[in-house]
Amino acid sequence: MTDLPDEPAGGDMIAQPAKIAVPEDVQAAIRTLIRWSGDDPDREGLVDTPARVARAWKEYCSGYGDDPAHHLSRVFEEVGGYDEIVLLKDIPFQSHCEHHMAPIIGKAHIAYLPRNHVVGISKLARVLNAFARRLQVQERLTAEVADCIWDNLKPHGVAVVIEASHACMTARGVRTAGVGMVTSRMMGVFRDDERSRKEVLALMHS
Ligand SMILES: Nc1nc2c(ncn2[C@@H]2O[C@H](COP(=O)(O)OP(=O)(O)OP(=O)(O)O)[C@@H](O)[C@H]2O)c(=O)[nH]1
Ligand SMILES: [Zn+2]
Repeated sequence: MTDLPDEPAGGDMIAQPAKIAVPEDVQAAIRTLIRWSGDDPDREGLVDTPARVARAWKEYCSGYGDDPAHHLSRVFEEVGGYDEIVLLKDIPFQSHCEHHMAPIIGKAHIAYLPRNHVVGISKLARVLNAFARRLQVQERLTAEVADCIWDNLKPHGVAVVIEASHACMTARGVRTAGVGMVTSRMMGVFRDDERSRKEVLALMHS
């Protein structure tokens, strides 16, 4: 098979990043898994697979090299006196469960009530990705995102709701297709004040 070119051939094609080298022992581990699954790692179609799988896992787990707090280090003080809820909703994400290393696919709603300053809105999605692109359980992912915003922005409140489907439940094991898991973490006013909690939940599901 011919590898795709690293550089765009022209037009608006997106350049492929340079491929990282994959250590021999990592490739050997994936060859063992292929053999154990019942296939022959030396057959033509599988020869390059161990290196591809390893690179794919580096990408799925790129959050280990991404400091979530760093994304919240730049704040904007002047926002015209805005002191209401800021919500980023329906943020798609992909993660992998730490029990089966199977995909967790879902969306997150992240809200906070600012105290004096706000953060660039894309940064909430970056914080989510930094935690999601690791081996996770959904409860910890939810708590880590909320705690990171709470600790770094020191807002009046944080609300994180995550809805996801777990391939370890749909593609294997109990095989219940269509089942979704919902987790939430409410902090500050969203935990202590019922009206604020209702308001943020209504916005998330509007
Ligand atoms: N609470 C929680 N459980 C998860 C998450 N992802 C996967 N799991 C569960 O982790 C559990 C692991 O249970 P085990 O009994 O050790 O593993 P298993 O024999 O493969 O279990 P089954 O999936 O029931 O076949 C399973 O019930 C999974 O559904 C998650 O994000 N949060
Ligand atoms: Zn799992």
